[in-house]
Amino acid sequence: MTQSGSLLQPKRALISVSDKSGIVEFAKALTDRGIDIISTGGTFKLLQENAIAVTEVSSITEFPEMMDGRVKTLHPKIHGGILGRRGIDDDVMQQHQIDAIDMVVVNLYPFAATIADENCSLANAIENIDIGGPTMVRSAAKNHKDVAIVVDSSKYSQLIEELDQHQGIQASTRFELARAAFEHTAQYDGMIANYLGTVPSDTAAESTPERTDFPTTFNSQFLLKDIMRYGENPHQRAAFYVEPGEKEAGISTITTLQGKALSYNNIADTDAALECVKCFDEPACVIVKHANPCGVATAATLKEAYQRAYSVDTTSAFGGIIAFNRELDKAAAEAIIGNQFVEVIIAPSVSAEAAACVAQKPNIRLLACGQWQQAKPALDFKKVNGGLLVQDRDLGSINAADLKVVSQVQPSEQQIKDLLFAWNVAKFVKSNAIVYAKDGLSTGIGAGQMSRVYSAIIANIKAKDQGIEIAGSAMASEAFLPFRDSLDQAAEMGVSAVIQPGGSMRDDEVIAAANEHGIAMVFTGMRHFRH
Ligand SMILES: NC(=O)c1ncn([C@@H]2O[C@H](COP(=O)(O)O)[C@@H](O)[C@H]2O)c1NC=O
Repeated sequence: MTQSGSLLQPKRALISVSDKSGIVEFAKALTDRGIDIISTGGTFKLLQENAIAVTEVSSITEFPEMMDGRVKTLHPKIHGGILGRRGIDDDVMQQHQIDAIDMVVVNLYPFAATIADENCSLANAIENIDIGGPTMVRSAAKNHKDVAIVVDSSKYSQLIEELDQHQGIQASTRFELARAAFEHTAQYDGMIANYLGTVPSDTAAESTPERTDFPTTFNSQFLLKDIMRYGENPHQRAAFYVEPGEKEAGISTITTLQGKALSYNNIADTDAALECVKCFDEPACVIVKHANPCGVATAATLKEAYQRAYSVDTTSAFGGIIAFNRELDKAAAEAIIGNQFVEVIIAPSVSAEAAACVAQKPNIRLLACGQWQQAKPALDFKKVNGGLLVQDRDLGSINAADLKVVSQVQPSEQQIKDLLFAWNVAKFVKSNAIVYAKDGLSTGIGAGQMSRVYSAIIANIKAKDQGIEIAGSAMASEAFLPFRDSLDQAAEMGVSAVIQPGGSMRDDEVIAAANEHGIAMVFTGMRHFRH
């Protein structure tokens, strides 16, 4: 495809749409500008009912639409009219009495909506695979030098404006429309392949398939949101793509209110901070460095939550990412700005006063992502060399009722709160994760060690270095304690309660150690490895 070519002054448009919203107004606007319209059955009928001059496709092909709509536009008079190269194929078009079609307006059978019905039979799904539509879309997109292809009703008004402003459709617009058209058919075919890839081969046409979880090929489309200066390291190129459609408020929905462009690492770290802070109901602050929380706190106000989160690891917080779960207010913004170097601040929204305060440091990236609702099930991906690992997003969560007390000592109400707080933090710490917490504050975090006991040792060292009293804290381990060593470490630090999944071969040994130390221990029955 090239962008060369002149202004297109369309004389004839073919309109064939399943979703007919806005089509009457658009068709009328086209006829008002002297453009003839041809249409398929249902679209023809609607336009005619609305007193729009329109010719039925079947009167051009001289074939009726047949086979329940399977064949309507699949005819040389249509595809020749779209694909014929003006200036090259004129003679052959004339010889076969093929009139040029300069604009194609198509949207496709609603395959996504059809298969969203869990009772949809295989036959019904197959019948909702559009064939003639994508064929016209591809023909018109290929011949965008001479044809404008419209697959998105949100473009209708823009095209009318362009026709009025330029007395035609510019080559660059036709190129953009063609690109969008191929992206659209790629997404449509990907969706069909994903569906069929989950249907067992022996499914009877009239039955509802027992679909498998994962298709035989994995077809997905992401939209380019940003190109970064570099990737994880300066010698790596990088870009940020987001899922199409309605998205849960998060890193993909951010509005940048101020600051330098986000880097690859900023995006990854901000995602980690935001997803962690979403776990808390009370006003909360999470400070992240290198994808791990280094300070997490809840409090009555965001300012206090920030100050508490900062206090537990002032060294790591330098140049960190700070996330909040409430609108960023002036007091919290002031507390940060006067206190530390920060790369990114993110919150669901930002008050005008807070924005004015952060504006004193124009390099800080200030982001608003919108208010989130309940997290939706989705898939997570991880690229490995030559492959892609796909799994359910980790939406596992527990509450007090899910906890199984396995020690002789019963945890107090306050200890249960501390345990759940520590557990919520541990879920977002790279494995092996050990988190100490007390009164809505992470008092020590040990992350990413190859043996669990070293994560515990690191959490202890960091707490000591910050002068934080661990005694009386709860401890969370995101996966089971394989040996009693981490528990012995915790006991030495004065930890009074432990939360862990349980399920080790040596659970009895670990429970015995808890009882020996007088520690209350609960099992979650759920693990949160994070690599
Ligand atoms: N079979 C064909 O030749 C054909 N040509 C166009 N269509 C589709 O028919 C629909 C419009 O039909 P109608 O105008 O009859 O409501 C559009 O979604 C269009 O993509 C076709 N249908 C399916 O393949």
